[in-house]
Amino acid sequence: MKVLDTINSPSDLRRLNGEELDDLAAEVRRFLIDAVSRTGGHLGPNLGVVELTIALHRVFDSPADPIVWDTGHQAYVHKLFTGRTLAFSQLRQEEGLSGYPRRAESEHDLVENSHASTALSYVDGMAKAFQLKGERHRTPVAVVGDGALTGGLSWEALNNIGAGQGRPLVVVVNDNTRSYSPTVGGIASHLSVLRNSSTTGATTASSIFANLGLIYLGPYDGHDIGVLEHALRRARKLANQERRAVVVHCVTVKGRGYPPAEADEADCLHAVGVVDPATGRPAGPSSPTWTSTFGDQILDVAKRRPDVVAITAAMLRPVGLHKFATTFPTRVFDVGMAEQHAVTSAAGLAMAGLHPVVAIYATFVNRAFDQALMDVALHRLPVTFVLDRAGVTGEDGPSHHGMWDLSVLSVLPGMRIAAPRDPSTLRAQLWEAVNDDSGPTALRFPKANVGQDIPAVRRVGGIDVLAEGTSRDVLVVSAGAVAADCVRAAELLAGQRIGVTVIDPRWVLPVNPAVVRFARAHELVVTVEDNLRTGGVGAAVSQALQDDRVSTPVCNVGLEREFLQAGRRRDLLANAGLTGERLAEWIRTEWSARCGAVVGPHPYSVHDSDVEVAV
Ligand SMILES: Cc1ncc(C[n+]2csc(CCOP(=O)(O)OP(=O)(O)O)c2C)c(N)n1
Ligand SMILES: CC(=O)[C@@H](O)[C@H](O)COP(=O)(O)O
Ligand SMILES: [Mg+2]
Repeated sequence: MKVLDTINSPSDLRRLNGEELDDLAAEVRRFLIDAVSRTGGHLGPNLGVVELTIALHRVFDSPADPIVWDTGHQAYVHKLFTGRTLAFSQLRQEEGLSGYPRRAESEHDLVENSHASTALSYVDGMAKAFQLKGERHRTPVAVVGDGALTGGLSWEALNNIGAGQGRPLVVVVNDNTRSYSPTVGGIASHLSVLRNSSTTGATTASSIFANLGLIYLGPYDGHDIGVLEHALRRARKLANQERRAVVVHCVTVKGRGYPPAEADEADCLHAVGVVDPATGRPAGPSSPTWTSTFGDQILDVAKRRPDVVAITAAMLRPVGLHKFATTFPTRVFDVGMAEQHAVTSAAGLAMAGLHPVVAIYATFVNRAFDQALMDVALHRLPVTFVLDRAGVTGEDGPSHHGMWDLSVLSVLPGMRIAAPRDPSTLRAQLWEAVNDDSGPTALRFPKANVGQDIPAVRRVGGIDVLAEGTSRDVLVVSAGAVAADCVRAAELLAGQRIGVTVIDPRWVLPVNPAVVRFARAHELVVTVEDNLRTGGVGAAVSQALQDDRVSTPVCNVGLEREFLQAGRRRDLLANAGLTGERLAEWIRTEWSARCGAVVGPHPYSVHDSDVEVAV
């Protein structure tokens, strides 16, 4: 009988002896490598917290003592100890086990948001609630990575926690010196001083934590269960005696116990797809992605434009800036997991005469909305945002789908947003963006292989016509990477005698007036976007038609205003009606309902003269 098989709840951990605990740690590592190599997921981070999670659940009484995992990508071991071992075969799959804590899965799970640097704020709030409710026996615990400590929200929380007299809580700093790549900045340097204090003799009383009013304990070997338990018990006791926060600084190794992860200089196998467990390498062939296409093109831009610089928020390789950084190391800035600082420092770079490119995942630009609005757009600064993972991403679930960027950024005065449809358009539009010094620009593209180029039949008024119906029945306005599906839908509908013209505005927001003129010449307009239907391209097109008193009805196809759970991107897109077949089916239904019976081809077709007159 394996030890792991006997663990169904944290209380089962507390009856194990030292030898059984070591056996359990070894079994958990073998389980993680086997399970995650089959499904994909966060392998490196979870291998690094095996002993820490054992010790946490032996010392603290979850959920009475709530344990909050910052970012949540390192909670697999926590899930193994809270009754979900069997569900790992469905990790990160639709209707399966979430790759992050999920409240519906367990009473031990609290925070589902995988946006970093929030755990300290949560536990500050919890500690205040326990104090007000007189629940003195409950001690909230935040597990925060060294990377998550580089996010500004962490320090807003520490500022409050440091003043939290009468509010016991424990902060576990999981210091493995890495975010994806090595953690950067003054905080990383300070943690290094603290890590080495036991050998250098530097006093930890001067730690930033102690200076903020927290009790600092450490550093401790994050892989020695006995040491960790002793430290956590001491911290819990001190926090409740002194009625204030205690920091436990644990030094861990990302990917611990799995040589392919420990040796992976890129990111210690931070997030993997399906891999060969023997090597940690991808099991299948890799194809060019939107990210790699961007990464090659930004390097080409950098070679020809010395004023172009780039910024990443601790995701140099995931956003494709590593080639730029290798070639021009002084012109790429990793600011840590600090998207707000990334954007406002970009404003500073632009004010000083450079053209910054801020490369971040679409979902994380939400965090820097005010900086984009008030620091970049208000000053009409030439900052280019490159938003990777825009739209449905897939297995990372609700807080990783990049489904809000078009809606969020559409309200910025002067912001121009491009949604490239294929690799050639991406390359061209990146140049158009960095050549535009009139104000902020943004490009957005999905987490997907980049596919083939989709040629335009012709370009009219800055708009690419991708398909033309034999009659002016339906106008499809395609935003970005959904173009292939829109063209496919037009092909299917042509066979049902419904004429569909597909246009790609390229720069999708604000709405090109030529779109309105195309709409005027059709019976029905359908907008298609891998973004919220609320406030996205469709909403803007509807608004533009109303403003121009064009009565052509508009239907918006996109994502509903709800949180999308995890699943394969193609399945989630199909569920949202964002595939060629589903679009054709939907358009046919709308056409029949709004425009009467399906009619034959009109006596004329849409030619330049028609549209140019209209346009
Ligand atoms: C606001 C935000 N920015 C970026 C990310 C992407 N991201 C996920 S995990 C991670 C690195 C986390 O480093 P750390 O906190 O040290 O945890 P570790 O993986 O080392 O355990 C990053 C950059 C995120 N989840 N949230
Ligand atoms: C937890 C986190 O935010 C990242 O690790 C994310 O899971 C990576 O997503 P990609 O795999 O799409 O790069
Ligand atoms: Mg780390």
